[in-house]
Amino acid sequence: MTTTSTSATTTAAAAAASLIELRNATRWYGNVVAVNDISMTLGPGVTGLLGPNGAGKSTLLHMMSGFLEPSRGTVTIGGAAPWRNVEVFRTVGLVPERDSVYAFLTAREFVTASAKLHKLPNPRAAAERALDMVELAEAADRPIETYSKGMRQRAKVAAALVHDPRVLLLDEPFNGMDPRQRLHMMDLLSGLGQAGRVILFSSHILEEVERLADTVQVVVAGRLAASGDYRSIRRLMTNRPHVFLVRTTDDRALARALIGTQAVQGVSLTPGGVEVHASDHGSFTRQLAAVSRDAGVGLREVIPADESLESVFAYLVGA
Ligand SMILES: Nc1ncnc2c1ncn2[C@@H]1O[C@H](COP(=O)(O)OP(=O)(O)OP(=O)(O)O)[C@@H](O)[C@H]1O
Repeated sequence: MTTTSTSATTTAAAAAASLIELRNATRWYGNVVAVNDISMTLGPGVTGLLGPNGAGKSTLLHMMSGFLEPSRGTVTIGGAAPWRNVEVFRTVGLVPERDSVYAFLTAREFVTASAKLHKLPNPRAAAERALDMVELAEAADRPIETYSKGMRQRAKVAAALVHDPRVLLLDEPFNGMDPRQRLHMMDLLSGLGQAGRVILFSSHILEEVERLADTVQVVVAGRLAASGDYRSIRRLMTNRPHVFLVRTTDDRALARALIGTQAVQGVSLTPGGVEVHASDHGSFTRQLAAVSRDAGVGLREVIPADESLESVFAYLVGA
């Protein structure tokens, strides 16, 4: 009984020590407000930080890892502010978006250098452990410049994990990877999440987040647009009205036929074709073929006009 409550206390204490908390965190660069009044709490497991380019994801990660000071509000990890705080630095690993690595080094040299930077008592052993974790031990004596993109990413993850941090922050870790490399990285991150680490990775690709993250934080134009369970956010995104431009052999006839179709909210004739506002992506695309056939209209092209991630995000923030 005592043992159980002691271990429960230990687990709770470990979770509290790695909790990331943002309270009204704001960061500007000159006139540019990169992060605007964001509050969130992140705990153990894998969280996706989703947003279009320029949304403020890197700025958020850099504030969490202590490389940037918030202009206003607070960012804490385990209750302490990371900005220029060596104690917090010891509990956090950052995998930056760019390859900020001397490519002539081998992965073993690079990861060992990271271990030395952290003043670990046994840098070589720590480097071996980290290289094993990312399954790079066999190739670790080759210069990083001979690596594939996926291997280079894994070398960066090993360097970030070398001091066994409770928190791992990754900026676009899947960029440029092929599907096999992606799967490998996903397995690695989900294993770390299951082991109780706080994993936060940024991405502008919905599918990556869908496959990996338990929870999602969506940022748009520096603001938090949605947060929580992925599925409910996804539903919100897919239930929004969809706009299509349909080019046909007889636009006017198709427009007439579409009015009153269940999945269609509005139709307008434009010089480029029929602009359709559909309530549901799936049922509209399924109904369109039958409706046009019945109307004797040939379909030339169906262009989803608002499928960019930016438009999905804009919908989420009600812009
Ligand atoms: N050092 C800087 N000086 C001035 N503006 C900056 C600086 N760094 C970022 N910004 C601006 O802050 C905003 C947020 O940038 P940030 O890099 O955090 O976004 P992001 O979501 O990570 O985008 P990306 O996916 O393109 O890296 C952008 O408008 C960007 O141009």
